[in-house]
Amino acid sequence: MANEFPQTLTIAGTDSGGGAGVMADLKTMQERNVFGTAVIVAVTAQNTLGVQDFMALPQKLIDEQFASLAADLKVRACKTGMLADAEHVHGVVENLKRYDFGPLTVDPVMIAKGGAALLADDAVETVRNELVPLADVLTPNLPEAERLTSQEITSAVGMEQAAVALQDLGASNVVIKGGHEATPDQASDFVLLADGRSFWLTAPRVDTVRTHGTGDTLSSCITAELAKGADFESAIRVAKDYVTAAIANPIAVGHGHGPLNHWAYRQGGAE
Ligand SMILES: Nc1ncnc2c1ncn2[C@@H]1O[C@H](COP(=O)(O)OP(=O)(O)O)[C@@H](O)[C@H]1O
Ligand SMILES: Cc1ncc(COP(=O)(O)O)c(N)n1
Repeated sequence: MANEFPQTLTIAGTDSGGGAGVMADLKTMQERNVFGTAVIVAVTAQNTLGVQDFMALPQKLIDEQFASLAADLKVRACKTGMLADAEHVHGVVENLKRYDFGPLTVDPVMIAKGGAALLADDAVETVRNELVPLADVLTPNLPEAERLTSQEITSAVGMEQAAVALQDLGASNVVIKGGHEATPDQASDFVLLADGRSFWLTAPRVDTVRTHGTGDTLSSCITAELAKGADFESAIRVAKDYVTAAIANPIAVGHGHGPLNHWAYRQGGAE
């Protein structure tokens, strides 16, 4: 049906603290006026201080969530986040090949801000070989780009080279996020589009520890925009503006790496 409301899907882990993972994704999707659905791959016991525990769900239950969605909804764009281990990465890939959920944004989540591993070490190869080639948009942060390319990134040129290497692995559009970069005044991300065009997206770096879920927020906003029919460049540009506003207008929640203000963009940025 042509006039179905835009529906999106996040395939990821939960965050009991509400700031990252599926929770950040659904809040972002809601704010961007699309209908959000979720396939839960793992459940974390988590707050702004860290990840206390997590468990991945049985693959059969994950397969059933995909089947439930495919049987009823019309998902126009989807994303992946925390996938836990190689077996689950592979299981998700199988489902992504089985069903058409529109353009896929892959956020190759590996380590949480607090330092906890959300992806088993030996799963990086499965992400590289099986998931990255399916990505219409790939959004690694710097440590993730380093792991996927097996190259150290120490400069802007290094980020540009990593984006090319990731396209060579099969990702169509690549966004290398510079949130972890040591630059004091700018948060700069490098974008390499499928057609070879490239550009930098730069925003003032906010001096804050409230950056829990920044990557999830960026990738789910890209997904929301794609579901509404945006082209890749516009979707990525809107997402950068959205996450910048969400970081720049903090809310006080928790005692550690606090969550973002997902309302900020709607409110024009300012409180
Ligand atoms: N302190 C900050 N100020 C402004 N933008 C930031 C800050 N930290 C991260 N960002 C931006 O948030 C987005 C997510 O980046 P990053 O934090 O690297 O992702 P991840 O959560 O996957 O580690 C990027 O657009 C990045 O530039
Ligand atoms: C379930 C889940 N998914 C993703 C992240 C990464 O978010 P961040 O890097 O901001 O901690 C997280 N902490 N928890």
